[in-house]
Amino acid sequence: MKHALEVNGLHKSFADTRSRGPQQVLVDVSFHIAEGEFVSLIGPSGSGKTTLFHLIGGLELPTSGDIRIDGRSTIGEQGHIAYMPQQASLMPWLTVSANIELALTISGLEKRHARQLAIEWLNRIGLGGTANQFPHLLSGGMQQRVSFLRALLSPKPLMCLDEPFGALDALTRMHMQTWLLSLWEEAKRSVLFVTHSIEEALLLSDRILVLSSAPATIVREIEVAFPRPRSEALWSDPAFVGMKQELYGLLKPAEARR
Ligand SMILES: Nc1ncnc2c1ncn2[C@@H]1O[C@H](COP(=O)(O)OP(=O)(O)OP(=O)(O)O)[C@@H](O)[C@H]1O
Repeated sequence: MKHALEVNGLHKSFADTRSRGPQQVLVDVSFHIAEGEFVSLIGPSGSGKTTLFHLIGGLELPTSGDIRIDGRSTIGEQGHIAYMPQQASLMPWLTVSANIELALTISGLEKRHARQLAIEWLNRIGLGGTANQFPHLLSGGMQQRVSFLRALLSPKPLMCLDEPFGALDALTRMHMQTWLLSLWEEAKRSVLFVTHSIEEALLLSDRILVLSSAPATIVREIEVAFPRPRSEALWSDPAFVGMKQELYGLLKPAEARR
């Protein structure tokens, strides 16, 4: 079966300027994302999550191993993923709609179709009134919605979301999680989602991959079998609380476990 993403035996080292040997960041990382699957990656700070995204996005080359997107090896190639960073990174000199349109036309969509699609979806998510505004007039949460829409509409086989809600306050973050969930459940794109939040990973994902501290490898893969559609009501479900504790135990620093 063709997967949206396959990562096989990935190793990544960086030259360490302080010591003489290389610094190993990722060691033998292997996993896959099936078409339409939502997979979260969770791990301690500095374990190599962003490095993994840079490898998948073709910004860095692995030391060894293979990365296949949509069945084809894409090592060092850019342009195969829709990427959403932690900060919305909308272009300030373009209107909200033009920000989305640009991403779509770069992906090969005809200009008029890109405009129609951007307006249609901005209306669907209640931001139709902002189409001709510049991004700085929007709140942080609204900017992240536009950024997510830009990634969602890009015709790429895989969406990579790098802690997209990390910079938002707790309440906005909760609203964004349920908003993203409802939109994703409708569109069913293949997603790799990086987060530091255990609750967020459990609420959103079909599977969670747990990275160890550096040099990082995948130490656990957890199926999250809660039925969809999901809502924040899940947070008090005893099974949810049990999984949360299990994940917390896995991610606790070694010294805190003693
Ligand atoms: N270009 C680079 N050159 C040298 N070392 C690097 C480079 N990029 C990342 N590293 C190192 O790789 C390790 C992993 O960094 P990375 O940013 O991938 O971790 P992370 O899990 O995303 O961290 P966080 O959760 O804090 O965002 C760190 O020790 C970092 O210093």
